[in-house]
Amino acid sequence: MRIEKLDQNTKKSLLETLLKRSPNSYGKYEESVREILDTVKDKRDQALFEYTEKFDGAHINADNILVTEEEIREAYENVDPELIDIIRKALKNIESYHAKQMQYSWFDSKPDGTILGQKVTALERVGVYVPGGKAAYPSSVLMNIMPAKVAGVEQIIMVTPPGKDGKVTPTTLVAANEAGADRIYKVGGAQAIAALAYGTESIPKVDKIVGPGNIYVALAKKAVYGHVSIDSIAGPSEILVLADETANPRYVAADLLSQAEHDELASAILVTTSEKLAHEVSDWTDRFIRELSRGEIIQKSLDNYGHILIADTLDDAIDAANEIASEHMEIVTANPFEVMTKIRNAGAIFIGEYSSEPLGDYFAGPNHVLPTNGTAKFFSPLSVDDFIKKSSIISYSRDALEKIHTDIEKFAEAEHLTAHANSIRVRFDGKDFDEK
Ligand SMILES: NC(=O)c1ccc[n+]([C@@H]2O[C@H](COP(=O)([O-])OP(=O)(O)OC[C@H]3O[C@@H](n4cnc5c(N)ncnc54)[C@H](O)[C@@H]3O)[C@@H](O)[C@H]2O)c1
Ligand SMILES: N[C@H](CO)Cc1c[nH]c[nH+]1
Ligand SMILES: [Zn+2]
Repeated sequence: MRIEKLDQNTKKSLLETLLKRSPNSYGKYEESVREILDTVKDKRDQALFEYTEKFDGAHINADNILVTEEEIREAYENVDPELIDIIRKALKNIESYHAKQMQYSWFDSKPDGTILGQKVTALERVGVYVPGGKAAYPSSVLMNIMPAKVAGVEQIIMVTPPGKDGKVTPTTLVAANEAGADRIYKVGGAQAIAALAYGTESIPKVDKIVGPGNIYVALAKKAVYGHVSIDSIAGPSEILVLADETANPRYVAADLLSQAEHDELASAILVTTSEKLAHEVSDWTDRFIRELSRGEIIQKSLDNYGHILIADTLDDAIDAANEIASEHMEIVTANPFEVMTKIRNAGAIFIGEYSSEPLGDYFAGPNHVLPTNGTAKFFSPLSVDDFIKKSSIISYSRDALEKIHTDIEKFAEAEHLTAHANSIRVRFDGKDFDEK
């Protein structure tokens, strides 16, 4: 990995390089995504069948697009029972973490008869996109479905591309069934997003679409936003390790590679105050790459987006980390909790040398769908909040309204909205009974 001194120039050029990985920098795909969306809107199911044949090489029709109970039973027979147990244990942790995020309706009443409040309602029907192109991610199935389940969403519709044999990976099906998907459709890419956004003969229109995917999926989600809601646009994975001389270089190197493994566009950055650690981590990454099965992808990702920056002070390192606003941040310093209080921007913060990133990807409970590409400056992890909405509650008694009715009338007249003023005034002008 390249080792550089952290200064204004290296920071600026790193930020520019990282931005190139954003789905916003892939405008050239927008035209083909637009065409797919329009075709599905127009030709509905027929378009889904044709695109699935073209992009996934699978024959899908009205009779087999929906995963059957028989297929789910078959999937259970093909997954290692130990893995099913692990999925269940992970689900328990994910469920109990997300249960703490629940928001409840509240009502505030005063003696004069005023009641104000906020009614929390779960979304009725949501669509969950599960990637299935290059690799299957059953852990992402759990992370996307469980918060919707905890929120109380009535119907969870999952879509995922089939393999050439027209089937969905058994582990994905088991994870979906364990997490509580109501229906699973075998369709992926931009065409699946279009189906969820507009509805087809087979697939019902949803209120919100969540879930990661490749560039076609990301751009399609962006294009249908407004027609339906979406979660954030999750780009390629990122890790930033903030470490001082107390960190174990072998652990740090292993953690950096864990995210570089996802994608050639993934980024892995170490910011450290220790020159010695910088060189040791670099040596360990070289050793690990030779032993790991996805070494080629890791090497490409590190060549493009792997950086080790040496900072003069811990405060400089923290400033850089806040500017980069990484999806995942590990803090491995002498006082990691103190450092954590100075971190403003990160999707998930892993504290101490035993909190390695994959702990969060699979098991601890917090969601692994996190803001990427610097969007941790304003976005949060996927959560129960994504699956609820709120309605304001207003109830005034006659006495309560009488005390303030002239204020409202005056305010409305100042906006020249006399019908507004009138709708308050008629209740107090004494004409209720004589002018029917
Ligand atoms: N952030 C997260 O939590 C997280 C989790 C899992 C996966 N991911 C990311 O999701 C992505 C998954 O990508 P993937 O490709 O493996 O699966 P995918 O399911 O997102 O995409 C496959 C679909 O892409 C479409 N497609 C392929 N080539 C096309 C073309 N030329 N024109 C139009 N459409 C085309 C096809 O319809 C195919 O079904 C990866 O980048 C991975 O890193 C992120
Ligand atoms: N680290 C990924 C999000 O950036 C999520 C994931 C799924 N499986 C393993 N990792
Ligand atoms: Zn991961």
